[in-house]
Amino acid sequence: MHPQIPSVGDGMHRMDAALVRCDDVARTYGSGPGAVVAVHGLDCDVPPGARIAVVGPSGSGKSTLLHLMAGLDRPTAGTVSHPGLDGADAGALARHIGVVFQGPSLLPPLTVAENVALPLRIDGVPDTEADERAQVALARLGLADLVRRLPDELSAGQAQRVAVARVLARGPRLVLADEPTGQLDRSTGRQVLAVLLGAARELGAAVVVTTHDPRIAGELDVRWYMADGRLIRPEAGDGGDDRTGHPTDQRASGGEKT
Ligand SMILES: Nc1ncnc2c1ncn2[C@@H]1O[C@H](COP(=O)(O)OP(=O)(O)OP(=O)(O)O)[C@@H](O)[C@H]1O
Repeated sequence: MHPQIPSVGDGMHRMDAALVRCDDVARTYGSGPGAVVAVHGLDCDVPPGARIAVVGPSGSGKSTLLHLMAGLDRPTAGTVSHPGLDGADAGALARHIGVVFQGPSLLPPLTVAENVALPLRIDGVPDTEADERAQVALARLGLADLVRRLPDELSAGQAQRVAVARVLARGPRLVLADEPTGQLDRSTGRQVLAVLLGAARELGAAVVVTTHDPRIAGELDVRWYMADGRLIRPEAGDGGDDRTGHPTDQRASGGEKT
């Protein structure tokens, strides 16, 4: 563990409390006859260190759930809380929760190193420390040789690894990744996921990944299935395979392996 990247154990949070807790959460887009209920009746916990895949067909509500967990969106009913993180304000959530999107969204005029250091500088980290932390994160993702490249000079897989490094450099306790391999071929996608999971483990960060791909889901410890905006928890003994499981009224917890 590099001393310059904050790790689990920093701060005053309760070490065993859920990083995210959803209680009877719903999110409806719009109103009236055209309203879309994207998620509903959703109860779940993400404990520290959990590695969870959220699997489901297109439109089942995976991204909506992830955005709600990240605090990027608010539920229209129910509560999303972060009992295991310091404070509940937007600044605390941004510090502790890193979000990886499907596309890397790197800033074209900045080098790889500058892209990774930028959020740290915005956080108020002194320039030298921000640069060092960026270098460490990039090395952890196997990108040490590419630090001076511009985003246009990277392959899709390399660019997505830079996006992962940018998130991990801030030392999040929870990484929420929304189809992080969705724009990559299968082999590159698996490589990106492997480095993401390895680096998150080194940091002690929990990971939640949405995916359509059962093979990607198979790389995580726990699988949650979504259908029509509902979270479906496989029954105990499902063995963590790729079946869709059966609805139950139990709270989904990333602490229980499926
Ligand atoms: N901003 C929005 N306005 C209206 N409806 C929306 C909005 N965002 C999502 N939806 C709808 O909410 C439902 C859930 O969408 P969501 O993006 O969460 O699903 P998803 O499982 O992540 O899908 P995909 O795998 O295709 O990304 C879908 O019916 C979608 O059309």
